[in-house]
Amino acid sequence: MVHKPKPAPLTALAAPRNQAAQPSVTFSADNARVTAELPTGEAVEVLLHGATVLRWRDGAGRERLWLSEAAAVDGSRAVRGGVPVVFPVFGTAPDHPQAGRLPQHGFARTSRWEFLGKSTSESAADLSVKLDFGLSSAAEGLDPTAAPLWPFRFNLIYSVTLSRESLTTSIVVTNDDDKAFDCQVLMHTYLRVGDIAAVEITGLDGASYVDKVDGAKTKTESSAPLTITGETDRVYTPAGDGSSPVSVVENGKTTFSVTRENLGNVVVWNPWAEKAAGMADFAPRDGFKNMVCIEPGAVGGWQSVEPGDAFEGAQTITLPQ
Ligand SMILES: O=P(O)(O)OC[C@H]1O[C@@H](O)[C@H](O)[C@@H](O)[C@@H]1O
Repeated sequence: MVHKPKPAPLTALAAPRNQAAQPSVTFSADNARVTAELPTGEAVEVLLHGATVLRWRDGAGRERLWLSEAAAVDGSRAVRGGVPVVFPVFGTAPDHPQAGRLPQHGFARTSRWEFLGKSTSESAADLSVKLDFGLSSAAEGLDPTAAPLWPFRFNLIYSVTLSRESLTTSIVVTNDDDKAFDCQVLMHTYLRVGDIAAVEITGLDGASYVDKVDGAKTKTESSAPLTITGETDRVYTPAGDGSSPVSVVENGKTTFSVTRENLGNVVVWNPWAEKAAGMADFAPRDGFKNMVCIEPGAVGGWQSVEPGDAFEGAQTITLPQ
């Protein structure tokens, strides 16, 4: 007969009173999603398909990202909303010798990434949790249709860090091949807003941009904050190193401040009514009034990554307190 060990008394299992509560990390029953939550209520949920951040909840319980009610979260296509990862091409590049056959926005957002682990900050005063995800050319989860169109050995590490007042996403692209490759990287962040009519975007004044809804003409942003009053699709090259934020201001109050590391471009996108109506996975139809994409990326040209080298970039979205 097997003797079960006597259960330890509950008092012995309880955390010492002075030990601060720690972030929790849990998986959905089907292992398709991982959620990290701080003891103060902030939470982030990441779908392994695309390593797509689906939800980001602040300490007051508000969702801060826009996620389409019709988004596919079953791995059948890229997610409409949250933070899809764009790699190795932004849009399409039919004339590029290496990336020319890739589908729009590449294959990172349509591949199943692996969860590599979590780490938490030591400091109880500044508690944060980081989730790491990986995708490589050898991964089982690589999108089987897109991957052969970009035949390089590579390794991606994508990290999502949640703190009380910010969300950081960062990527490291390593070239494991014996030849150089060109790539583009972008974090396609759908920020949730209350009413697009009340939104101004600051931090782009004087920046040069390519206007994708006006024949890809190169223009210069004025000094006034940007407002969104129709379909908007612009690739900005803001001056500076990314430490001065691009901010979303709603009804005169800053609601998001986005800073960047080594991501020289910022795409501002809102499909507006007609384009949204043409997207089967965009719901509700007037959802364009509640979102604006502020997408930090390295997409103005190509990042040439030599064998053994890596490209790194990051965005931090801060919620002003
Ligand atoms: O529909 P997709 O592939 O997710 O792309 C959405 C938009 O993504 C933006 O980043 C592009 O600048 C737009 O041109 C594009 O329409």
